[in-house]
Amino acid sequence: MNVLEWPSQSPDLNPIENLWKDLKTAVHKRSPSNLTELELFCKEEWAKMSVSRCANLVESYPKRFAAVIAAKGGSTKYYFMLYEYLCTLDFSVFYFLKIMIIRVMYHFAFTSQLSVTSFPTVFSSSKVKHELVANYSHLFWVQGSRPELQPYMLLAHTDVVPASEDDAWEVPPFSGDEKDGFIYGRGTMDDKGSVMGILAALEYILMKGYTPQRGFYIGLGHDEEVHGLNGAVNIVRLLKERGVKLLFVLDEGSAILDGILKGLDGPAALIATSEKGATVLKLSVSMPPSHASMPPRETTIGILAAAVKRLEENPMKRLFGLGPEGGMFEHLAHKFRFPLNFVMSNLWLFAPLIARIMERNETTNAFVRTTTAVTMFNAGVKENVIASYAEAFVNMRIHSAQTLKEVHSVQRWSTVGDPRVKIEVVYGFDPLPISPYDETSFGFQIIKKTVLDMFPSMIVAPGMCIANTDSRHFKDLSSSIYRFTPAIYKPGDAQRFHGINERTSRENYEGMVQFFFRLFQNCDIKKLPDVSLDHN
Ligand SMILES: CCCCCCCC/C=C\CCCCCCCC(=O)N[C@@H](CCSC)C(=O)O
Repeated sequence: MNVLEWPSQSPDLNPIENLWKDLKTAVHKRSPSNLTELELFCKEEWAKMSVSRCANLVESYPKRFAAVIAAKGGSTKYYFMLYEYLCTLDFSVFYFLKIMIIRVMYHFAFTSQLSVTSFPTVFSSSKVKHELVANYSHLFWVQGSRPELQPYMLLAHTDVVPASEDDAWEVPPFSGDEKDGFIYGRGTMDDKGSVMGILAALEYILMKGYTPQRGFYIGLGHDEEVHGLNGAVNIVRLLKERGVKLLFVLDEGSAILDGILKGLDGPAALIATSEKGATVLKLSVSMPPSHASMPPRETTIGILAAAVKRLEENPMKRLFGLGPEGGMFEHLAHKFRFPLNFVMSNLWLFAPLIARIMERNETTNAFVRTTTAVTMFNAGVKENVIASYAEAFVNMRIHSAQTLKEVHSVQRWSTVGDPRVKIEVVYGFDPLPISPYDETSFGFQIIKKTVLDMFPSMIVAPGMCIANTDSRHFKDLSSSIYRFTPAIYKPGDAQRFHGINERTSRENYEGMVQFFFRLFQNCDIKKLPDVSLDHN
C-alpha cells in the first residue's frame, strides 16, 4: 500500500470539516442564546448527521484530493467555500469563542505548528504581513491606518518544556483534552495559550473589519525556554535593521493572582514592570577513579553534595522591599486585611518582618531574594567504581536589588567555600530595568485600562516577573516592557508551570481572546484614561 503524506491539518482533505460546517449551519438556525443551549443543540444536531452524508463525503474524496494536487498542496476552493460561508454568519462573541476553543484544542492535540488554516483571515489579510524568522519563529506586522503613530509589540512563544506521560498527568500532556472546564496540556499556561489568544483576537478583529490606527507587531518565538537566542534575538535583529522603535512591549510573565498572596482581599492584576536576572553555575569535582572496595575518605559525589547542601542551607540575603516588589506591595497595601494593610503601607519599617513570612512559601519567597535551585546532578558510571567526576548545575534568579557580579562573588567565596569545587559560569545576565508605570506611561495605562474594561473592580498594580521571558531581548527597542497575561491563577496553579497538569480554564482562554481584542482597540485611543477617576 502506498502511504501518502500531507499536512495533518488539511481541511481540503478532511471530511470532518464539512461535517463541522453542517453542524454550524444547523446550530446557527436554532439561534442558541446561551452556552447550555449551544452545547445541547450541538449534541442534538450531531446525532442527526446521516450515514449517507458521511458516505458522500468519503466518496467525493478523490475529487478533493485531485484539487489539492492541482493547487500544489495549497488551499482549494473547497476550503475557501467553507471559510467564506462561515464569514457570512452573524457570529456572536459567544459563538466565536466556542469555535476558537475548539481550534485551540485541535491545535494542542494534532499539530505543533501554527496553521494557516486555523487563522485564515490573519494569513490572507492585506493588512497583515507575516514572515518566518530563523525558520520557526513568527513575526507579524499589522499595518495601522496612521503610520505616524509609534507601533507596539505583543510577544508569546510556541515552544514548551518537556512533559512525560509517566509523570501522573490527569490527561496525557499533549492531548489537548478538556476536563471539567479546563483545557489540559503542556503549554496551555506557558505559553501557547497566549499564542492562540493573540491570534484568535487578531482573526476576530480582522473578520469584524476593524482597521487599527496604530500598527503593531506580534512576535512568536520558538525557543524561549532555551533563551530565545534564535527566535527573539533574530526578531530583535530584524527590527533593529529596519529602524523600528517600539512604544511598548507586552509579553508573558505575570498574571491575575487570586488567593496566592495571603491576606489580600480579592484578585489582583499584577503588570510586571521588570524581571529578575538569572545565572546558571556549573559546580564540578574531579579526582582519579578507584575501586569501590577502597574508598577515599571523601568522594567527588560527597564533596559536591556537601557544597550543594551548603547552597540550599544558606539562601541569598533577603532583599524584600528594595526592588520593584516594594512598589507592588505598597500599591496593594490598602487591599490587605488588618493588620497587613498597615504593615504593607510601612515597608520602610516592616520589610524585614514581611520577608520572613513570605520566604516560607516558595512562590512568595521568589519575591524576597535571589533564589538558588540545584537543577541537575550527574556523577558515576558504575556502581563499584568511585566516580572520577561529579557535576551539578545551579539555576539562580537574581533579585532586582542585586547584580550578577555580586551573586557570583557570594557563591564563589562564601557559600560553596571549598577550593576543590570548580565553579564555572554557564551564563548570566543582570535584572532587567524597571519600566515606567506612572500616569503618562502609555503601555502600562493601556494594559491597565484593558484589564479594567474586562474586570471593572479589579485591583491593578505594577508587579515583578520572577522568571525570565523573551522580552528581555527587546530592551534596546523600548524602555517600556511589560509582562502580563490576563489569566486568573489560584493557589496551586504556580506549580503547574513546567510541572504536571498544566491547564487553562475556558474562562481564562476566553478572557485572553477578549483582552487582546480590546487591547488592539484601546491602543487607538487618543487620550490616556484619567487616573484621577481610578478607584483602585
Ligand atoms: C515560574 C512560574 C512562577 C509562577 C508564579 C505565579 C505568579 C505569577 C503568575 C504568572 C506568571 C508566570 C509566568 C511565568 C513565565 C515563565 C516563562 C519561563 O518559564 N521562562 C523560562 C526562560 C528560560 S531562559 C533563562 C524560565 O526558566 O524562566
